[in-house]
Amino acid sequence: MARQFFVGGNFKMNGTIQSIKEIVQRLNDAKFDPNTEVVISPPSLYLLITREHLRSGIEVAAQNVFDKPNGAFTGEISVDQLKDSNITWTILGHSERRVILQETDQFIASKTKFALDGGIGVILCVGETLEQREAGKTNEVVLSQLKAVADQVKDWSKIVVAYEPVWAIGTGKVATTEQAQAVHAAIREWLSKELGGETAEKTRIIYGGSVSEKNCKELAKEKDIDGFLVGGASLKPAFVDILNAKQA
Ligand SMILES: O=C(CO)COP(=O)(O)O
Repeated sequence: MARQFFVGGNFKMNGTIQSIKEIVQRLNDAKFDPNTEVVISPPSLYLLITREHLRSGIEVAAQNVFDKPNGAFTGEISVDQLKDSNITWTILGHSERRVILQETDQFIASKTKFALDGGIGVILCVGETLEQREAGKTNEVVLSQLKAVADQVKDWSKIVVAYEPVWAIGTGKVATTEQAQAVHAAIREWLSKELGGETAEKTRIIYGGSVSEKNCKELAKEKDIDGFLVGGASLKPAFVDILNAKQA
């Protein structure tokens, strides 16, 4: 069974009301394969206007969500608040949060469980630093990040795994197709062992890290690359070309 191609746009802490409305308009007008699932993730302040202006069929993701139902958690957003605003996905475990905000594997796993239990899909980011890659620890790091989630979550039907090597994020240094495919294959093999063949077969594993309109088509040809999580290029007109990476 073919897995549906999935492209996420992670705006990170970028954009204004004006620029986000322009991006939304471009996506509303864009032609892309209706079988490609598209999800964009603006900063939390702009989730609502994005949802209001974006056409149906394109989903909106938060960049984070908290693992408590409500209460005295200044600065956090709850799963119920996302659902109340028709936000159906969240990114979790992004390396910028792991590294800069020191989020642990356990905290990310707890938030993943909380989001899924509440009915929100999770784009779960994993990836190694350059130092870890050079020490030959890529698979070990990535699989232990996933294991923390698998210890708490058995149903992965609403998880999309995003492999994002930290050294390739925002650096213009994209992983080679071979490097990306090798890690994606290792993730799929691990999913099969840990959670069974069906989960491994169905789970989308997408690549992130300096994806552009220039490199996306080659990457999309790889057997275990089921889409992309795009940072910088998701803010530009080139994002539409990336949505069409698979057909071309
Ligand atoms: O971190 C990323 C997406 O989550 C990738 O960012 P860039 O595409 O800007 O390298």
